Amino acid sequence: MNASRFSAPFAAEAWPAPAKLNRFLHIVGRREDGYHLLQTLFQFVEYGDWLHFELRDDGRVVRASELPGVAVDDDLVVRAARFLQAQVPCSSPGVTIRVDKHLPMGGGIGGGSSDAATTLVALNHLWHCGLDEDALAMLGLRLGADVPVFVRGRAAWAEGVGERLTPVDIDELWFLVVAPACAVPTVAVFKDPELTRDSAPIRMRDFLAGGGRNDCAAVVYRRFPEVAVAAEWLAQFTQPHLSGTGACVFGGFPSSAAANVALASLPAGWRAFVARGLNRSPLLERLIRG
Ligand SMILES: C[C@@](CO)(OP(=O)(O)O)[C@H](O)COP(=O)(O)OP(=O)(O)OC[C@H]1O[C@@H](n2ccc(N)nc2=O)[C@H](O)[C@@H]1O
Ligand SMILES: Nc1ncnc2c1ncn2[C@@H]1O[C@H](COP(=O)(O)OP(=O)(O)O)[C@@H](O)[C@H]1O
Repeated sequence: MNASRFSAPFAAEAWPAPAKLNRFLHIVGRREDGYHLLQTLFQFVEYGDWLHFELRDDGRVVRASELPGVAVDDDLVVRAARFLQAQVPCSSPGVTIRVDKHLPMGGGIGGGSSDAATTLVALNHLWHCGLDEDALAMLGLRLGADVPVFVRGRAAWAEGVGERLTPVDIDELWFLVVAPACAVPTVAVFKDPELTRDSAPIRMRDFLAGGGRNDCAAVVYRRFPEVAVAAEWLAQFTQPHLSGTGACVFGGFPSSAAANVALASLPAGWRAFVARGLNRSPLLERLIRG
């Protein structure tokens, strides 16, 4: 899983879609429509998918890469592009989109949401739509709860269903992220009767003092034993955390070297990567470059 390091020599025109980690995740209540109210801290990592956009003048949105198990019309990059198209009053521009997919699907590290956000930000620029960050984030929220944080590109303390964002600056540790060979459907975790749904709200200072856990972990470890095994393995080196609703588990290290020592003893056949935590998404640097 090393080909997607953002330091790799990718084509200058490619757009990054980084992964995110939930440094903690508490469920503090439930909305009337059944959606869960969260407190979480999103941080990006220097690792992710790469997207390529080729403009076309026939108004069509075409997907040039396959995504196993995801039909074209369901692909979040296609949905994001069509969604933006529908907002733009000018003549209908088209695009061919190719995704170099590296992030595991259903991994809890936001691959689909990040791809969607990068599509919104890149096409807003390439199609000269002129939407500002707030408008793009609002569009993004209609595609998924995690899309706004990727659009805004700043590590954030999040509340609500993840849309109430306050930018933060936290330690940019090195992380070892282990991707168990299973996808965890978010909906299955949120439907589980044993899920903790009444955590007391915490403050940023509580997290900084070592507080915060992932309320989904017990349910995920019970229903997906591969995830529990990965967390136990990681615990030999550092405290393991579940990201989002899984399946990925991660641990922080003070240096790249320390994280790579752990990576070197990864059991055969497991997938994992080492990457630095980032408070600013590489998508923002790419946008500035134009
Ligand atoms: C909980 C997080 C934390 O990052 O998990 P991950 O997806 O990253 O693992 C996300 O906010 C997930 O957001 P996202 O992945 O966009 O979830 P969606 O597809 O919108 O939700 C799938 C289903 O999960 C339930 N759901 C989702 C989010 C939420 N705050 N409460 C819920 O109850 C709803 O039943 C919804 O229909
Ligand atoms: N471009 C995309 N990349 C990844 N998943 C996508 C994409 N488009 C649609 N999906 C769907 O969204 C689901 C969740 O994807 P993903 O964001 O990778 O996981 P998570 O929300 O657990 O971080 C996938 O299982 C897949 O069915």
